[in-house]
Amino acid sequence: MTTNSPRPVADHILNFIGGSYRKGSQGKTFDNVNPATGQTIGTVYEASEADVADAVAAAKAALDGPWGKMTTAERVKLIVAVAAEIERRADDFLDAEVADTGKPRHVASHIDIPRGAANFRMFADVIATMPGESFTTPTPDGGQAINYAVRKAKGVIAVICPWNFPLLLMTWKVGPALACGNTVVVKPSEETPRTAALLGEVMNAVGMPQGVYNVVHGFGGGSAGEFLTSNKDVDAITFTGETGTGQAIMQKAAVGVRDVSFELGGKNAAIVFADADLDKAIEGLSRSVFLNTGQVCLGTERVYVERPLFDEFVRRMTLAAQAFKPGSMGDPAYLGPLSSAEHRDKVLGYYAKAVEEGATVVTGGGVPKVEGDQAGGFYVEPTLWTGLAHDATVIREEIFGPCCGVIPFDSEDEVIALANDTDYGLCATVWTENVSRAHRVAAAMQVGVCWVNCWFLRDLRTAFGGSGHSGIGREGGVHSLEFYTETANICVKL
Ligand SMILES: NC(=O)c1ccc[n+]([C@@H]2O[C@H](COP(=O)([O-])OP(=O)(O)OC[C@H]3O[C@@H](n4cnc5c(N)ncnc54)[C@H](O)[C@@H]3O)[C@@H](O)[C@H]2O)c1
Ligand SMILES: O=C/C=C/C=C(\O)C(=O)O
Repeated sequence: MTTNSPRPVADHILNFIGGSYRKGSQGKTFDNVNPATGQTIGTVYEASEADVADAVAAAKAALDGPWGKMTTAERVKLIVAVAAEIERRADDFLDAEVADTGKPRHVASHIDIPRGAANFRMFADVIATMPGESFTTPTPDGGQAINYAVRKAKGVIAVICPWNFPLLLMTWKVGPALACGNTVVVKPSEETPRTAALLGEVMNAVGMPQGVYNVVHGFGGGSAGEFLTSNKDVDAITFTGETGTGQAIMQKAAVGVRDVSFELGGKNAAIVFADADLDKAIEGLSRSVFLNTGQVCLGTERVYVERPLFDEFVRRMTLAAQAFKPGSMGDPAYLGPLSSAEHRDKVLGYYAKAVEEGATVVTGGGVPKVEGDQAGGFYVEPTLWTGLAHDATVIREEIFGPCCGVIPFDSEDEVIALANDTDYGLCATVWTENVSRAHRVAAAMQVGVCWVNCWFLRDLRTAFGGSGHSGIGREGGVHSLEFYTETANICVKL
């Protein structure tokens, strides 16, 4: 049985600048809280504007040092060594991630930490194997010219990350950034600083040149996040987080006309047709709704079920929800806490709103009774609603918790319109055994990713990202090169 009991982790979480750890120059600190217990377990040193400027300067200097002179093969070797060192220190990253997030160890050990290494390996492979572009061009004088493309590093990349999959989402950006020859300044979420800080030890251990990877801790506006996006020596900004935050960051990026890559919020729909394999749909959707306590941007918070299957689906999904045990840390069915007291209160606000708007609370809807040292944790009950209109607040707004509304539908056209009736466009799932309908409906979804009879099945070579309020750009495989490099064309008269 996996135990989730927290193991000793660092008391002090420092900034990592130019290859060295340091406290903030203004001596400001903030608490690091374990959401599973509500206890303060560490002190984080907040980077001042001067510290952030030092980190950007170190990143800029590294471009002109050994890193900027390395061949692709030399960079690839270092990046693969980073992946291997993450794997060698997997337990340390696991302890740090679980301490920061309170998530079940089996979630972090199967998803978060392995992806931390996989993201570096993926982009080492891409940059080592990607073909170049060239054309032989006939010229007016009857001769020829050759045109070929050259991809160059963009420079210093600001990497700003959220708290739900801290290592996964940070390395999903740092991996391609470094593979393409850039340097980075990472601003992890104030709620989950540990694994970004720990990665600094890995960078030093593999001999990554100083200044290639930097970490500054702090908050958003008026703190390290804004200091970073406002620094004119940052050449591009990649961000994962709330849509509203993305809008604020985009305003900063406009100064200096800097490129952005955004992975933002979502309100992802699941469509379950009457001919769906119900076992598959329940297995997939119980993960999509409750994994990581619902704190997954790709998760499902609204499920449309074809009317003949509706009652049976609700019955089975209720059993799935009730199988999760909030706060039972040693239990394989352990449902972890929400990321903070603030986020817990936000989710409970939506639980109350659902009832106000006429929801039938089929299961959950409140705070579970949790014993022992977890009594102070930020737990909520896994929750299922029926009886809600399509325009209900909890059906339209991103909640980011372990809950979903289930709504019946009667026709394919009707459900496509319902699923697409949102400002977001991140992902969707379609459950049907009818192959033609699967392809037809998946193509009709106005999203960046559509899964059919599965969820969160990730091939890292594929284009990943959202449209509308869910983001700008695509990352994954060669798609990441568009953001992390500048392409130049060279034409030579032969
Ligand atoms: N599309 C995706 O792939 C994806 C993945 C994970 C999370 N998310 C989204 O992230 C959100 C949850 O994460 P969160 O609460 O940490 O998001 P958030 O937007 O509150 O914070 C994300 C990061 O941005 C920083 N930040 C906040 N304001 C800033 C500012 N003005 N300037 C610079 N930095 C600023 C924060 O300190 C944090 O590091 C959800 O909306 C979720 O949908 C999206
Ligand atoms: O919570 C959002 C999870 C995002 C996952 C990825 O960005 C990925 O799988 O690459």
